[in-house]
Amino acid sequence: HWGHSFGHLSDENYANDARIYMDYNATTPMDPEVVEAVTVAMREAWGNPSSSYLPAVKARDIINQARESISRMVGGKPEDIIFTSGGTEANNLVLHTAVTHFWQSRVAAGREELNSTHHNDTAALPHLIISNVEHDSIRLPTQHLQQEGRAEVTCVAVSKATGRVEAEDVVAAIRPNTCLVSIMMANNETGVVMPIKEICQRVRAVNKQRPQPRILLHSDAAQAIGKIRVDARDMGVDYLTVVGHKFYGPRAGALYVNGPGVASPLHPMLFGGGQERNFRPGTENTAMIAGLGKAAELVNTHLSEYESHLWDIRGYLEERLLAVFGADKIRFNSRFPGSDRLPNTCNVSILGSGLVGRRVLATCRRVLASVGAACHSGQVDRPSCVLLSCGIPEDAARNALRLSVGRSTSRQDVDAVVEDLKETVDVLERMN
Ligand SMILES: Cc1ncc(COP(=O)(O)O)c(C=O)c1O
Ligand SMILES: O=C(O)CC[SeH]
Repeated sequence: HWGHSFGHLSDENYANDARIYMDYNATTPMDPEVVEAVTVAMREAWGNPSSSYLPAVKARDIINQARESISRMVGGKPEDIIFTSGGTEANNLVLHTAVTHFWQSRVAAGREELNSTHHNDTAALPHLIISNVEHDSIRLPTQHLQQEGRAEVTCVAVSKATGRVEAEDVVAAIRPNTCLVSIMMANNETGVVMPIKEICQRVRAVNKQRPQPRILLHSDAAQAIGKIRVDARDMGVDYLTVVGHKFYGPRAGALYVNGPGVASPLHPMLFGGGQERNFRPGTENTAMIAGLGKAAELVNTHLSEYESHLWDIRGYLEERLLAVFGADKIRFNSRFPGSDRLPNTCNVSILGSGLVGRRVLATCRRVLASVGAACHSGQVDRPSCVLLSCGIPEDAARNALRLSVGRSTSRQDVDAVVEDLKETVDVLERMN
């Protein structure tokens, strides 16, 4: 299987390309058609898209086509798409926009002079609402803004019964100075899908009843795109984050903005040569944008096929885990009655002392997976905060494995992974 072979890496851990990749929520390989699109753009569309000669025209055409494919993938219009370097930049751009929007709303309301100095009046700070299970590219910038005294932040806790952020809890957190609600569309560790449409409906109703500032609505759709249907307009978000390397695209991203600078504010973090209508200047990364557009095109064409394959393979994985380990030995951490979840994510704990997730994965001969977010892989001594926030018992959270399947994962791969896990658990339990 092309998608998860690591045979080309020299490290002895990867020399044996019988390794089986089960960490598609961390990142995905580029689809061969995406690699081709990137290569062709590098070779034939190297011109500066702002120039007038042929290579530039070709570059502009590629960028415009990519913009159209991405807009179709997320249910928007081409002019709603702003290219970024990735999801982290897109998320930070939303937070920067919301803070700026807050201050501009206050000036517009005549409640503050433009050069006001009492920005540190806590009653007048922008208030941001996020969930307590957001990715670090939302969690840490909001934490930074709070520590710098530039914003107030409420982290709404997910329900321990549903694993979701509930709309009523978001609405209950709204204050007069709230200017942004940002809730991820699906969690990268549990795969639980959040009720974004309901949250947006409830917050929009609050917006209708109150003066400025309008509460802006954002969802980080990094983990949802390419796995389930994502329709920004139907959900009612003002902003939606797109992350290429989660849906077999390149390490590039985009921000969907419902009418940037018109229906929805968008304030640049960077200033420069005017690209992206001055919302995100810098000479366009044509090759990466070409790849992002091709990845979006593939989703537009094949999403239902992808989704049904992921459901089938993840279902088979959980069926085999149950058959091999038995109900008393494992705990499925992604299953919350009544909550939707991504079709590819299986967060599972193999119960028992000495079966800490990191130790199990380090002992496995073939499985390449994770115990949680890749950007938390350095946290060797404690269970995932996300799982604990979802009410997963600490002993189970400590033993959690995040298995996320992909488009090329086969039932044969699943059999091999479950066998590897069983052999590993037997070895570790004999050692105890
Ligand atoms: C939910 C989520 N949001 C944002 C990001 C950040 O995207 P990027 O790695 O492109 O900065 C990731 C993955 O890395 C993610 O899983
Ligand atoms: O691994 C993940 O969940 C995404 C990158 Se931090």
